Amino acid sequence: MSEHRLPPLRWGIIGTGLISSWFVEDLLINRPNKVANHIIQAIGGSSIKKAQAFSEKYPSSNNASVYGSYKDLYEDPNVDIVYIGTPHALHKTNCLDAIRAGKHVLCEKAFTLNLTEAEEVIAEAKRQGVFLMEAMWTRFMPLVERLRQLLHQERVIGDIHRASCDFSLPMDLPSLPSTSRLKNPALGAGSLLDIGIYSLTWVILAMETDFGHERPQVLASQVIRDEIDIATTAILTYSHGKQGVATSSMSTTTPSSFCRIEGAKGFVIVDGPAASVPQSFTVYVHNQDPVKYDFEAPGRGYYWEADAVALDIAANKKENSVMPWTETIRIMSLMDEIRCQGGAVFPIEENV
Ligand SMILES: NC(=O)C1=CN([C@@H]2O[C@H](COP(=O)(O)OP(=O)(O)OC[C@H]3O[C@@H](n4cnc5c(N)ncnc54)[C@H](OP(=O)(O)O)[C@@H]3O)[C@@H](O)[C@H]2O)C=CC1
Ligand SMILES: O=C1OC[C@@H](O)[C@H](O)[C@H]1O
Repeated sequence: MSEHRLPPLRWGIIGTGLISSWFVEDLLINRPNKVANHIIQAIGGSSIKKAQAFSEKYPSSNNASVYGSYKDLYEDPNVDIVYIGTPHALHKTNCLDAIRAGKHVLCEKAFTLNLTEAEEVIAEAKRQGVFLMEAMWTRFMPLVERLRQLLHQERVIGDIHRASCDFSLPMDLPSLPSTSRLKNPALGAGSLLDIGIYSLTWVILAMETDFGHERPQVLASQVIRDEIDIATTAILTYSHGKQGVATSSMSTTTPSSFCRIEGAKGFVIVDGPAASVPQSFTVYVHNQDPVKYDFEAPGRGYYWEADAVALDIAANKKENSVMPWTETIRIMSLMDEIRCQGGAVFPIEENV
C-alpha cells in the first residue's frame, strides 16, 4: 500500500538524548510491510539549540517544528502523540502535561519512578480519553510473539519450571557527571528501572501464559552504592514451586545468551546483544536436534511498538493489548516490592 494511504501518525518528540534519536531513526527507516505512516511532526528540547541540533541530524524530520520547551510542543495542534524520551523521574510530569494538553502519549520505560506515580498518570489518561502506553518495545518484537506461541500454545518444552534472565551493562559511574540519568538518584537512576525491568519482563514472558493471572511471591536483594542500586536480583516464585530469576548489574556484562527457560521436556536459550534486543532463540527438546529461530530486521526495532500504537489510535483505542495499563501497573508494583526489600529509595520518596 502506498505510504500515503496508511494511517498517519504525527509524532512530537520530547527529550533530545539517546533514545529519542534511536526511536526517530527507526521510524524513518524505509522498510517493507509498514502498517502506518509515521511523521516526525515536532521536536521539543529543553533549549531551542538542542531541539534544532536534533532536528538537523535527521533529514526527513527537517520539516519538523522545533520547540525550545516541551510546553510549546504540547500546544502544537498538529502533534497527535507525544513520545517521551526523558529520564525516569520526569516521566510523571511529562505524561501529565501532555495528556492534559489532549495528546496521546508513548512514554519510555520505566513508566514512572513508582506505582503511585503510574496510577496517577493512567487515571489522568482515562479522564482525558487519550491513548497512553509504556514503550516496552521488546514485547512488540515478532521474536517474542513466536517464542510465546511455542512456549505457551504449542508447549514445546512442556510445563515451564524456571526462567532466569539477566541484563548487565558495565557503566563507568565514577566517570559520569553527577547530572547523568544513570547516576543521579533524583533522576531515577539504578539498574532495576533502567535494565532490570527487561529481565523482569523476560521472566514474565517466559513464566506466564496469561499476564497477571497470578501474583508471584518476590524475594529480592540489591547492592546499593551512592544511593542507587548497581545490582538487583529478584526471585519470583509462582504456584507449584515454579521460579523466575531476574538479575541486573551495572558492573558486568551479560553473555549473549541472556535468558534460559527450562521446562519438563527441554529448555530454550534466548540470544542477543542485550535483553532489550533479542535476535534469536534455540529450542532444545530432550533427544531431538536443537532448532534455532533467527529474527533479522532492519534498524533497531522500535517501529514494532510504534506501528502497534498507530493501529490502536487509528482504531480509537486508548490502550494496547500487548502492553496494557494493567501490565504497567503490575511491573511498577513488582519493582516497588523489589526496591522495598532491596533498599533502593528515590529522594522524592524519602519522607513519604
Ligand atoms: N527503549 C530503549 O531501548 C531505551 C530506553 N531508554 C529510556 O529512555 C529514557 C531516556 O534515556 P536516554 O535517552 O538514555 O537518556 P539521555 O540522558 O540520553 O537523554 C534524556 C534527555 O532528556 C532530556 N532531559 C530533560 N531534563 C533532563 C535532566 N534533568 N537530565 C537529563 N536529561 C534531561 C534531555 O533532552 P533535552 O534537554 O533536549 O530536553 C536529554 O537529552 C529513560 O526512560 C530510559 O530508561 C534509554 C535507552 C534505551
Ligand atoms: O532501555 C535500555 O536499553 C539499553 C540500555 O543501553 C539503556 O541503558 C536502557 O535504558
